[in-house]
Amino acid sequence: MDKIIVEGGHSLRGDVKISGAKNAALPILASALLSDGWSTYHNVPGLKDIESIRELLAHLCADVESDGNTVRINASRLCETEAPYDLVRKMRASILVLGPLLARLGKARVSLPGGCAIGARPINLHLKGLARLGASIELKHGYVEARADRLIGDDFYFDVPTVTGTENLMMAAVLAEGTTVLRNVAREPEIIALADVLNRMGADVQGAGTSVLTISGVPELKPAEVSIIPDRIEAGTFMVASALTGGDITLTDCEPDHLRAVINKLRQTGAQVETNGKTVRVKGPDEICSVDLKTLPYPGFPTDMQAQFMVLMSVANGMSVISETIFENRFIHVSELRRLGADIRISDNVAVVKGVPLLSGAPVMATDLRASASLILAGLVARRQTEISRVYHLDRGYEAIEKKFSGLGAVIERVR
Ligand SMILES: CC(=O)N[C@H]1[C@@H](OP(=O)(O)OP(=O)(O)OC[C@H]2O[C@@H](n3ccc(=O)[nH]c3=O)[C@H](O)[C@@H]2O)O[C@H](CO)[C@@H](O)[C@@H]1O
Ligand SMILES: C=C(OP(=O)(O)O)C(=O)O
Repeated sequence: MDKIIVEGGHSLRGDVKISGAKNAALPILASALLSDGWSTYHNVPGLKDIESIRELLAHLCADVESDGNTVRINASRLCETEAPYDLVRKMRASILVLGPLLARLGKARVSLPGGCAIGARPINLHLKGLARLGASIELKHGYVEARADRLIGDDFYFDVPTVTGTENLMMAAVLAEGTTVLRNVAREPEIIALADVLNRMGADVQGAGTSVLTISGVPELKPAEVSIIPDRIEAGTFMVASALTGGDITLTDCEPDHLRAVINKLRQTGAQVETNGKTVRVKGPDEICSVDLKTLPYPGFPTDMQAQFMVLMSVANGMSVISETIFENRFIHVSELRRLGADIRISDNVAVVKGVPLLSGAPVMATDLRASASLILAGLVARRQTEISRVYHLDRGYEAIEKKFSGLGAVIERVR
């Protein structure tokens, strides 16, 4: 199994190009199931999760081709309705084939999804929403079995805003009969990106980016050619790296508008952040100030940036209170950060981080995707060597991460 070894203590400088967003690409690739004909997707990141969704779509009899960061999918021959455990367990977003399969073929049997072990991560709202559109839903032997001769538009309220839940319902509703109104939906940029793609395919989705979506069903959709939006979490990770190492990094091909909460927090730590069109420049402060933060649904501070920010607070001047409000078990990285000398106490969903002057390298284990990224960040400022094992988590969501970091002057290598 691969390991990543980081030699800390180098200030990072230079430009880094941000890849396409994993969490936008996954639902958009799944949306190819909604039409016949070749859809083309540009700026698709080269990630394990993308391989997983391609494999799953191919299993469902879609034709899938790729060339670098371009993926082409044709679902004209779509016939298989089962998404089996082996293909679904690796990735949360596999559940996103449920809505399109139901809409297109009237039935689906999808294994309950895997993904980062950061909480129970139920899909009850996906299922309730589909049932509201007229689907019959049963849970049998670890599979969701759903059927609907024709989905019928209705009004559905999400008890909590769920990103993949909103995406699944949106993709089911575009081909439903009549109008669907989805309330208290997620407002993440990835939702807007999916709605844009669906509208280009001929759907009628209004309100993306607000908490109410109105979807007027259409009889059929056509294929589309689109480019995936930049990954705001990858961008945020490099921004923290610059602040942490007293560096000067310019991110290119990113979307500063999607990063407002992260930029705001970074500025409070003393980092200088300048935005200009599709670039963001972050200069690290001489001394990092502690700040408190609370994760919230977009436009609040993203839970997917909590672990990375915790590393920054670990070497800040003072005490920081970090509240995780989205997932009940998203502090698994804390025990690994403690190995490096971080002073962090946890009580329920709150971590109290007391900044220490220095971290020191140690062997650590990656436990989930963003936790893995946080260990690389910690390794960048730790004295001597940090050896991170189980980096396959990282490969699910960061394209060529060690190459990007070494391009910025980090001493980092992958060993097999
Ligand atoms: C592939 C993808 O896009 N993953 C992202 C997506 O995950 P994902 O879509 O799984 O996360 P959700 O937005 O669904 O989760 C938000 C909250 O809603 C709860 N919930 C969700 C669904 C449901 O049916 N019932 C329910 O109670 C969850 O347990 C959680 O507490 O959004 C998360 C929150 O921004 C991010 O961390 C993930 O990176
Ligand atoms: C939690 C994440 O991914 P997933 O939802 O696929 O587990 C993530 O991207 O940080």
